[in-house]
Amino acid sequence: MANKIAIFDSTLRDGAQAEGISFSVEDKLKIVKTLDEFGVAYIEAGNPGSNPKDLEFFERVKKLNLSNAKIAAFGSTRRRGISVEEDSNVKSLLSADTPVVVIFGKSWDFHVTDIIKTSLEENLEMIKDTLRFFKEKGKEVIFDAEHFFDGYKANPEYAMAALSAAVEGGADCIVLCETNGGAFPNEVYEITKKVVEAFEVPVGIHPHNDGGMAVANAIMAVEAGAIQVQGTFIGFGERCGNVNLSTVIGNLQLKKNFDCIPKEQMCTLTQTARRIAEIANVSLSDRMPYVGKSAFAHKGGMHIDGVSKASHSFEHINPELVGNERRFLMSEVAGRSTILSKIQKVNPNVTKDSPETKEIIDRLKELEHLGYQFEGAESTFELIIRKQLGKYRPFFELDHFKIIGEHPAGNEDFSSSAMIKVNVDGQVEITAAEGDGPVNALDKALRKALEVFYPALKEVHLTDYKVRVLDTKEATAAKVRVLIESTDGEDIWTTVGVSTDIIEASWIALVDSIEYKLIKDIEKKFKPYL
Ligand SMILES: CC(=O)SCCNC(=O)CCNC(=O)[C@H](O)C(C)(C)COP(=O)(O)OP(=O)(O)OC[C@H]1O[C@@H](n2cnc3c(N)ncnc32)[C@H](O)[C@@H]1OP(=O)(O)O
Ligand SMILES: CC(=O)C(=O)O
Repeated sequence: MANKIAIFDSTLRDGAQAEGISFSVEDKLKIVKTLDEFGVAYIEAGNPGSNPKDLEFFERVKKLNLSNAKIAAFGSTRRRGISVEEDSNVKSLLSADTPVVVIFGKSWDFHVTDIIKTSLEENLEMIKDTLRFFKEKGKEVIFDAEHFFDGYKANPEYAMAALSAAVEGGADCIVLCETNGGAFPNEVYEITKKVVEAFEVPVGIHPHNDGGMAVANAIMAVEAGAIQVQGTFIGFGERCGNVNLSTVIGNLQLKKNFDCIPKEQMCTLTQTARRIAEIANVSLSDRMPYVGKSAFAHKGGMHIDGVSKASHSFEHINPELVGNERRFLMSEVAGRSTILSKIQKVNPNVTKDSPETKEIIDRLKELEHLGYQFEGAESTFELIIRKQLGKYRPFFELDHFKIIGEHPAGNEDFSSSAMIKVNVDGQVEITAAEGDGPVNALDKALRKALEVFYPALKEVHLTDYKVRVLDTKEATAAKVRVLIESTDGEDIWTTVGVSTDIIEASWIALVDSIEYKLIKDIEKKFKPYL
């Protein structure tokens, strides 16, 4: 069995057929560079016969100096009833001037007679002479046999005849497309094996995910002898998507010992997936195998205890192998092992059996019951630990604040204003600020007042503000949870507040954000704080 698998990425072609995806030429060029650096063998970059954007892209991509990937252009066999030379799609494909051309053609008899409406014989001629045309032009030619598995199940002789026509036309690789995405792994294995045994040219697989089987189908085709896997890096594509290559690469390279990409690139798998998601403007599912944010996030107390003792107790691989990271999540299902490292950051002498550890975990569970969630708000949790361990003193006292909202806004930029009075070590400061909402106004007024005493707060600004209604049955009397993300240009931290009043919940999270920043700065300079 071959040990080398050619990874063929179609994010820019089949991926662009996904609902909600549209790439600019610049996006496409960035994705090409990302995939090339990562080390895929082929990048199917578009349909030159489809739109002017793809034509412009193919002009510009020629100027990139790629190290690993070959660029492929994609298009169909010639249309029925005309010669290859007359076919406008063929002409566009040629003008794309790529080293590799992928021609898709029909291998299911029903599609030939009922969709492209031609004779079974003519379809074979269309395949053969389109491929021969591109071979004569010196191209590497890949034949994508559309609906191969459904076609084989309906009429195996005809499906095999379509492949034979491609081989006669000079195909360098015949790719079996699981176009409708409904086949099962055992079918894919058996049919692929028959093809591998019948032909000498290399065989590839192109699975879709309509039945949730795409990764399994790709792996089974490889087990049966396929040496090329076509998919999209993070799985998006027509309907439910194409096979997710980041999962396929993880499985084949780390579990089955196939060479898919250069070994040293494996630790950039996560970074590559996240970069592609960012360029495509989609959010990568947290639960995506290998590369998702939660792929190595442990929440159950017993799991965290197990992983702390031996990482493979609840991890299928070491996350570092794919550039991901292990995370322990704070929650009501945590145990003492979960929080110990956080506690020891504040006081290294506390152990798993210290009474303080139990007190802190009880407080955590009590607060989660009230609606707090610390998974995404570890800075507030650190402040709770400090309070429980007596390693905390307030940086200011609030006398009062007042917020005025205007509707309709008198001023185009600001719809609210806030006045605040605070006391720092007996010194009183009163300030006011305007904002484009009550929380924004309150945040500005608070920081303006405190900057007098703590100038480092000038560097801080909020980068995210999320509100979640916790008890929807209670309508406007429901509790809300506010999550605030802050940055000082160096670090990012998140804090949380819960109340039935959105201003109160925001205030709690704002105060935590400021106190966390001030403690962080003190610890950096004079370690430890208190
Ligand atoms: C499984 C896959 O993913 S295959 C790729 C699918 N991708 C796309 O369709 C995206 C790019 N497509 C496009 O931009 C357009 O469909 C174009 C420019 C290629 C063609 O547009 P149009 O000429 O307006 O045709 P339209 O899309 O309406 O219909 C498809 C035509 O292609 C023909 N066709 C479809 N597959 C094949 C094939 N393998 N070989 C030859 N002709 C084919 C159909 O018979 C139909 O022609 P007809 O109307 O004469 O019967
Ligand atoms: C060619 C292709 O994209 C498919 O058959 O799914």
